[in-house]
Amino acid sequence: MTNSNQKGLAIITGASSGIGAIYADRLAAQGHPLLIVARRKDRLQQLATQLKKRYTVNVETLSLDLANPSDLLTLETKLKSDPVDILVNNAGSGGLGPLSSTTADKTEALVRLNIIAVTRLSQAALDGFRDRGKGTLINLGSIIAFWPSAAAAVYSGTKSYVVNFTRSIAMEFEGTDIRIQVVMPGPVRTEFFSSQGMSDSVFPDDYYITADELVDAALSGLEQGEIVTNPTMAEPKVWEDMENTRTTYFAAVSSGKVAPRYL
Ligand SMILES: NC(=O)C1=CN([C@@H]2O[C@H](COP(=O)(O)OP(=O)(O)OC[C@H]3O[C@@H](n4cnc5c(N)ncnc54)[C@H](OP(=O)(O)O)[C@@H]3O)[C@@H](O)[C@H]2O)C=CC1
Ligand SMILES: CC(=O)[C@H](N)C(=O)O
Repeated sequence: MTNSNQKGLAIITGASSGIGAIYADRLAAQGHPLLIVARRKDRLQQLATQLKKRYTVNVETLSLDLANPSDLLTLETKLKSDPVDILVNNAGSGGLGPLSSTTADKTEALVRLNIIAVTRLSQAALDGFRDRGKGTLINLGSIIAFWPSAAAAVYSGTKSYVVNFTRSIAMEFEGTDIRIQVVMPGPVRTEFFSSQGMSDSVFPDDYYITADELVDAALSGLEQGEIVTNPTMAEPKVWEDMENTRTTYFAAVSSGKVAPRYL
């Protein structure tokens, strides 16, 4: 397929597999030239070759460990110097298991990838978007952001951060042509579990959707102007109820008085 109507540059992190690779496919199909980023150079090059052939768009690769500050700076610098149209902050990892079974260094690396990289790259992208008056930022959250778990203390915490961070910057840029979205996947059939030495069977088979389904739904949510997209939530009222409960909570804790049960 040839794309004569070429669009602005899209950067996708974590594009060497799973959800990121599908984002790369869909954005290339829309005519965006790509910069795809991850650690595994061979995988990135393989995908770049396929996408160039399939969609006749330019696809560059950058092999970086985004948990590493100097690698992260390389991408931040690129975001500041190049006119980027779309950033998909997709690279992420789980580090699943009890906190007691991991090391502080591994935990820090997870926080660097899931929080620091997402924050610094979002900030760099938004600086450019602000200057150009437009752009799209997509951050990958997770349903586990709302589900504290003894087997995912750091992962769950980092994804809660991603949700609150993304929603807050969406408020900051409300009324502009800058689109900001956080995507909330449930279990998706990718290398997410196997890359941590875990089996996919942590969830029953029918809990999973494919990465194709996830990304197509997320892009549909983006086109519909959503800030938070819950691809597997059939009934939007569930989200409205959560939002209403959150508002009720905020009103209740803003009483200006200590609750009688603590006096
Ligand atoms: N699959 C699921 O069930 C769910 C996934 N998500 C989120 O979706 C996102 C994508 O995950 P998914 O596609 O499922 O999993 P994959 O394991 O298939 O993909 C993760 C991607 O992130 C990259 N990555 C991991 N660590 C680093 C690093 N230090 N530096 C740069 N890139 C890195 C990997 O590439 P490489 O190893 O080559 O560096 C890979 O491309 C993540 O943010 C995840 O938290 C959210 C909810 C559910
Ligand atoms: C619960 C999971 O591990 C899932 N990958 C998610 O991020 O929600």
